[in-house]
Amino acid sequence: MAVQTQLYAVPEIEKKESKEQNELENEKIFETKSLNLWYGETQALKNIELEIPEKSITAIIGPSGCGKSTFIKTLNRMVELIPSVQTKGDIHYKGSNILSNDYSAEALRTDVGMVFQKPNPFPKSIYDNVAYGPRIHGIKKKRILDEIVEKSLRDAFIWDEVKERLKDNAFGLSGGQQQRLCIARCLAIEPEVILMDEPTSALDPISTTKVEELIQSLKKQYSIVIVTHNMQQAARISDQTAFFLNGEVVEFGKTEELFTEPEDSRTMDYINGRFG
Ligand SMILES: Nc1ncnc2c1ncn2[C@@H]1O[C@H](COP(=O)(O)OP(=O)(O)OP(=O)(O)O)[C@@H](O)[C@H]1O
Repeated sequence: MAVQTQLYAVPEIEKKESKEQNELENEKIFETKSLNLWYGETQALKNIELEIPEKSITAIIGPSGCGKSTFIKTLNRMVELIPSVQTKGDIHYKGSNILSNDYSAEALRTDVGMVFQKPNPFPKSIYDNVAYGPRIHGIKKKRILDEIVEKSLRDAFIWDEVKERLKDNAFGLSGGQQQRLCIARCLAIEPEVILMDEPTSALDPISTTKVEELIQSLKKQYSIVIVTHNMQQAARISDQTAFFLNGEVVEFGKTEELFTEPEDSRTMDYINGRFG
């Protein structure tokens, strides 16, 4: 059956000759092995085997309830805060199994930051939102905090909009500005990985574009895993995409290939809007 191509704005790429050349190129930052997860009796993740490359954008797509959010919340062990959760298997982060008993969840969450669907600034000033994490990590000197706050806000593409109002309450910002502030807050603790759970789904199109541009600029320095319902967004900004269905990974590969020449008929049906 002919694949319905170019539904999504996939950048032009040179056709590569062999499958080997198409392997994901960057070093892996996460590797999951036989990862299974249950909420009580309900199994939400089934034998997930994924290698997530560093300094690139990995999109997680799939229909509602397929386990996307659960999966990314395993990567910083946030999911274990839910009492009924039981996890089996391994998740290697830079070579260490983060599911082993002696791995510190606190240290992990410093390295692996998270941005949520709804912007969630603290009820504090713009400055104090960004300085919050560094202060918790013991940084007290105003000059150093000032530097961190400015750099984080610049890197989050929001400095020019807020530099004159750093003492104002963050709730006075627009939704899109609040989301970029939350990203700045995440950058201030110098993570290696940023997990994003539908970070633009509550935003208008202009704010969405700004956040997408920001995400793309961040991949030079950070490894990003983004859950999105928006397939155009996955096609526009990600380097590789995993398609989840009923708690399983159906297909994982380079984004342009997954969206133009999917190997599995279920991926093709999903990206062509036949279900989900
Ligand atoms: N706290 C919880 N307690 C019990 N079951 C849960 C809990 N959170 C999620 N689930 C179940 O686990 C499965 C996967 O849910 P998850 O939220 O990871 O899916 P999702 O793909 O992110 O969905 P959506 O796109 O709608 O956000 C679903 O069956 C869901 O009902």
